Amino acid sequence: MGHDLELEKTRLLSLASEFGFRSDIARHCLQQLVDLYGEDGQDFLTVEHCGDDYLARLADATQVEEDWDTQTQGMEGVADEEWDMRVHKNDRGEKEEEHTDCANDEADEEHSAESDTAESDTSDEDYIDDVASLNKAVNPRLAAYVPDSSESEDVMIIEKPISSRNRDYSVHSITRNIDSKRSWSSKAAMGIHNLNEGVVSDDVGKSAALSNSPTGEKIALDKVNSMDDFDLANLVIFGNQNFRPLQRSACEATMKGNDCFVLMPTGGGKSLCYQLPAILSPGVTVVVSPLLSLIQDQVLTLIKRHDIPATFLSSQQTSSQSWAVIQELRKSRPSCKLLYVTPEKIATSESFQTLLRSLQERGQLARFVVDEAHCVSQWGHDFRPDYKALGILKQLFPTIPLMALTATATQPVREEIMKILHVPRALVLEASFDRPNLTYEVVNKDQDPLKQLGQTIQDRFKGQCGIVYCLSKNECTDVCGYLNKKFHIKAVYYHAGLSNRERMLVQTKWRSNEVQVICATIAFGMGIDKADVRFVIHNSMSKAVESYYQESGRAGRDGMSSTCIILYTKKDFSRIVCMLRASQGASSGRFKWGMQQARKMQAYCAEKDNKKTIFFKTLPTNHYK
Ligand SMILES: Nc1ncnc2c1ncn2[C@@H]1O[C@H](COP(=O)(O)OP(=O)(O)OP(=O)(O)O)[C@@H](O)[C@H]1O
Ligand SMILES: [Mg+2]
Repeated sequence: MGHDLELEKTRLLSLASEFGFRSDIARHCLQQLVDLYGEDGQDFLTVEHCGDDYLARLADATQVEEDWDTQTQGMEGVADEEWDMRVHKNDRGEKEEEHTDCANDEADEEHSAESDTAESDTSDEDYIDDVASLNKAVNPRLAAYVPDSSESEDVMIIEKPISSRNRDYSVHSITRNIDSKRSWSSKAAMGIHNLNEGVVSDDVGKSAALSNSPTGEKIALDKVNSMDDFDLANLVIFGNQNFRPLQRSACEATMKGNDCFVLMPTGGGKSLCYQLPAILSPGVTVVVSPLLSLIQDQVLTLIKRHDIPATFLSSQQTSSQSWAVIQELRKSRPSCKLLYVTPEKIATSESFQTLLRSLQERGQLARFVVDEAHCVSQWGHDFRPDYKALGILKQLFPTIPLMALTATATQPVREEIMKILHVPRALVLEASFDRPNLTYEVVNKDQDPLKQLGQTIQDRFKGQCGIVYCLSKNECTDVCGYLNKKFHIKAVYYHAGLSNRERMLVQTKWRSNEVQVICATIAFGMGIDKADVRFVIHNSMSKAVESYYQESGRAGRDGMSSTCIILYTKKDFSRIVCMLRASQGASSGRFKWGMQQARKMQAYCAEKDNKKTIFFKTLPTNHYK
């Protein structure tokens, strides 16, 4: 049957309409294609042949006033050469003037998150303390272990590091040898202290009160004595009564020196799989993490909640801050158990690789961890070019065990991760991706979507903590301003245009429940761990199913039931096409690949029944095969 040009033109126009593009723009772009293909090219005028090209033209023709926030790539990249230089300068004893980040202060004013929250009673000065104390909390703990009297009271210092007492770090030996007369300032040590009191007194009937277990419940002494180091560390340091699926196997495997690839659901507890072994092994565990917000989250939690000496190196620190960390790492036995770095640091910093080599020569390099490992794959939804360079770790340090972890990796992405990281025979540990405590809904947007959003939060999630995801920076600020002004919902906004200091301020406000809602782009996503997020609402749909799994996975990390809603309209899909076009270009394979992922997401949203039960029950598990 001959080529039915009119039919094909109709199919292309309905593709444009299905994707939410305006009909006048659809007709105009179709005419462009017809002229371009001409008489002899008409056979190729089909959705199959030129659908993506047609969509790219529609995106180009759509006047977009949006400021896309596609990724936070390279946030650290360029500055690392500068970081190297600073380190060398310090090496040569040339003390650099301490950079102050007050230079950012003026720039921060215009973005100040405070301007978007309802009558914030916390002045900016208070938050400078927070930012300053993040670095103080991180560095003095390492740089000057025994606190000097001038140490400001607001930073808690462990009176004596657990490590300085017990070389082998076995938790049993820690509890047995702790001299119960010492008064400990840190909570976890108090936990051990109480535990130890019980153990030392040998009064079998007596149970140990765990100061850091949330409910303070008591643990029978014979149960404690039957525990091995893994269980004891999990209980005493992390306050967990037991391990979640696969956590213990992952801890044991890496302690035996195996390379491991851990696949667990969002909120599944992947961090414990490397944090617990880190405190049980001699030396430093180096953790590669893609985002500064994620590093901040984990380092603060380790130090403030678990009293574990952890720190980070990033080109966002002042030279004296990073210098303090380097000095500590150069000691014969560094006190730091976890060192967080961004992938750029590994890939671009010669002096950092030298530092790693020196740690290894002193037997102080315990393992490498690549968290959010899906960023390695360019066909993953959060590709980070510098992650591809992480293969250097096994090339330079083939005997040092490496652990890769992710919550989202299809089979091809998995294979690519193991290939790029050079761990082809890694032990693969995979748990179910299902999140039974999360309910997923898709609701069609009505004629006043912002009001619909505000009303939903007010009616269904009053006073509960949540995230509203937006596609672009200006959508973030618009939604945030609207919620504050029209619904008096305390909200802040977070996107890649904020300075690192502002991100910390906004994240701290939301984490401390000072504000109820954070309006964020995908710059706020991976691994952010706040236990009581009761709702994640997408004011605009995600660009891919895996992205949606990550973003919605911020909800319900305490296991309590929580709700994930997409407010959907076809128009938003055309915005996704424009965003893909803007970030990846029409000709590249990545645009076509991006369109495939977006189509899957659109198919999920457009499915007739609006009320979704469990997103991942409906999503075929082979999606991850
Ligand atoms: N064995 C456990 N018992 C109780 N709570 C746990 C346990 N392991 C981890 N958690 C808690 O679960 C929450 C999520 O842990 P974590 O951030 O490590 O998840 P994740 O798998 O890294 O998630 P994501 O994929 O989002 O990064 C944290 O608050 C953590 O304290
Ligand atoms: Mg994580």
